[in-house]
Amino acid sequence: MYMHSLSLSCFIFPSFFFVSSWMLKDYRQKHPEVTVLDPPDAIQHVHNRQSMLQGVADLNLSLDCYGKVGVPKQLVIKKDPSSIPDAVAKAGLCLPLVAKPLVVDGSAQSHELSLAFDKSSLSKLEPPLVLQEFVNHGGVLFKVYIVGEAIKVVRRFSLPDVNEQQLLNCAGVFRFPRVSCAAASAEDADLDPLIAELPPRPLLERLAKELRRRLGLRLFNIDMIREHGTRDRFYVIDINYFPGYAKVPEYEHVFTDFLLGLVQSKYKVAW
Ligand SMILES: Nc1ncnc2c1ncn2[C@@H]1O[C@H](COP(=O)(O)OP(=O)(O)OP(=O)(O)O)[C@@H](O)[C@H]1O
Ligand SMILES: [Mg+2]
Repeated sequence: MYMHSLSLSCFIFPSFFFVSSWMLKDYRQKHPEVTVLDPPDAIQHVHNRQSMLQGVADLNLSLDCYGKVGVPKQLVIKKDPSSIPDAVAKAGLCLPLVAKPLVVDGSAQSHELSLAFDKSSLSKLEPPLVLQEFVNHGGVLFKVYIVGEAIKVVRRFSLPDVNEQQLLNCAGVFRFPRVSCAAASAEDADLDPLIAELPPRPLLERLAKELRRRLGLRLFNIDMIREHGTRDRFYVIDINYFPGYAKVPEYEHVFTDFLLGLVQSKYKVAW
């Protein structure tokens, strides 16, 4: 995303529009008045499900009284589906596993996920993919939207928990469509307070601050879940660049404040 600082006109390129670092450098030399909000290389980093969560894993965030944030145990499979059952056993991953296409390229297929319940069916999956342990989280997900220094959180319904009985009785691979498109807002739902309680603000502020720095991005969102039965064990399962902010309450104000702050050179980057 690029911003012209004098007229406050914004050019928003779709995140999959190809802009190389070289093209951007050239453009910036010709138009020094333009501010680059987020560089393409950094955006590219979150299009790969392995590298997108690396910053969270490295951070290993733990704040006394507020909780811990990690990523579910995961494994990358580049090719050869027949090797998956052994690779999973070797890595010590527990079933059920969520299988996600390795690269998020904007296509519907890159958001087609599967839930694998038994070891033998793992070889039916199609690499390249990331296999992630499914973490029970009470069917509620927190979408944490970051716009510069502002943070907004909304609750959404998510996949339901998988219990021991289901795990014993289910076999095979279940494909599920793009959950975020189908998931309803859980803001007004009558939920168990332990499930509904938002992640503590200080934890989110620290996480957002670190990820802004580590990812080198200012406009992104984090999908976060709380392990069911715990109060303070959180997992980041997904990071999206320039998500649909229209679902964020008062996003118009958040965005205008962010852009105005940029115009006042508060956030101007020398790139
Ligand atoms: N490790 C996990 N444990 C539990 N549930 C998970 C896990 N990973 C994904 N899910 C569920 O699957 C949904 C989609 O996962 P994810 O966000 O990683 O995929 P996506 O293709 O980027 O989808 P979207 O665009 O819908 O966010 C999540 O909202 C959540 O309900
Ligand atoms: Mg997601």
